[in-house]
Amino acid sequence: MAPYAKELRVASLAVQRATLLTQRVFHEKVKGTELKSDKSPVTIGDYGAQALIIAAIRHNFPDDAIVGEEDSSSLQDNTDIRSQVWNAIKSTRLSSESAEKELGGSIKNEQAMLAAISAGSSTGGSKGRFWALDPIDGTKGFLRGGQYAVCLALIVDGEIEVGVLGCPNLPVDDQASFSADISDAEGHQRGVLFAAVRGHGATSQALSDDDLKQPKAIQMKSPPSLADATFCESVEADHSSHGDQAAIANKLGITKPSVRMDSQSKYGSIARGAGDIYLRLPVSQSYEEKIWDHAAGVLIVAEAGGIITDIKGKKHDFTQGRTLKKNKGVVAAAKNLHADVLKAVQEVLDAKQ
Ligand SMILES: Nc1ncnc2c1ncn2[C@@H]1O[C@H](COP(=O)(O)OS(=O)(=O)O)[C@@H](OP(=O)(O)O)[C@H]1O
Ligand SMILES: [Mg+2]
Ligand SMILES: [Mg+2]
Ligand SMILES: [Mg+2]
Repeated sequence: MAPYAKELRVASLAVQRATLLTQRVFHEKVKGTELKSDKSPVTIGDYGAQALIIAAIRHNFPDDAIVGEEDSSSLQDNTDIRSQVWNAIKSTRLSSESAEKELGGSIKNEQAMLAAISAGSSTGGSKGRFWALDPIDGTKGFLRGGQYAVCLALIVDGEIEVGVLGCPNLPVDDQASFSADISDAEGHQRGVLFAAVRGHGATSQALSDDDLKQPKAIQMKSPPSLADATFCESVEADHSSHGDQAAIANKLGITKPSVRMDSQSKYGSIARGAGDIYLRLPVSQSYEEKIWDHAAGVLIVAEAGGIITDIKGKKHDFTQGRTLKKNKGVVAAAKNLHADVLKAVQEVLDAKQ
């Protein structure tokens, strides 16, 4: 059996099930967005997806630790939000009975739901197995009907071994034009699941496939020259520096406008050759990137043949706890472009000193 086959299967089904919940929450316009202490939003969708995914992991891998973005503290006394999360969870099941059974079936009650959400509190680290979980990455994108991703990765002794990204609003077709705009995907079936196991390549397949047994290999594209390259970046200007990124693109002779897209959809998109470069230059010196915002995407891009480093050219270090405190930013590109892109990043940053 291929390494981590069970982990890949459980992670893929768990992410698929969570996207059923997030899509339902979006389409039914379930209200109940809160602001966290850092003023970032958290929704019924974030809590519900975290509970469903953790329940599936604990059923299959009871000894594994989980580093999840959300915690249940604000649900303990907010009964209104809590019951909305519970209603969303109760009515979410995979259509395949056997797949639902593989995940351990439904969560038993509200207490079990709160316990599952709270089980994402591991501090991670350099030893043993843990899962990094972002139940909705790009929550702002999710709220505005843009791109978002349900992200899950398994890290073993500091190495990312398995990565899965569910992107309900990206086209299934790997050849579809690269755009964050959902209306551009009209005529295209939407909802794609990206996955990778270290050393075994990266794949994509339709999220709607009941049994998820149709993965197709994906590959980064290598454009003949930098001038032909397309780069992508965050939508939110406080998450990465649009100004520095524009200066880098300019230096590289890139003429096409950037594609602004929320979430790890950026990693999935470049991994399948829809774009060529992802730049995430820090805005603030103090912000530490979170491991769940990168783990799955970094493995998927690497396994599709790309190179991903921080702005200094260092590999991201997932052994440092819940954040990537030893790294700043992200520079991801096809193998033949990465060295030139990194050089331009450093020239732009040095010129600011
Ligand atoms: N200051 C700052 N700098 C860098 N990154 C930050 C910052 N603040 C938040 N975040 C994290 O960004 C996650 C969203 O990812 P993106 O930036 O790729 O998408 S977006 O366009 O901004 O939505 C977002 O993930 P979610 O909270 O899961 O949506 C945040 O964890
Ligand atoms: Mg968040
Ligand atoms: Mg995130
Ligand atoms: Mg999130």
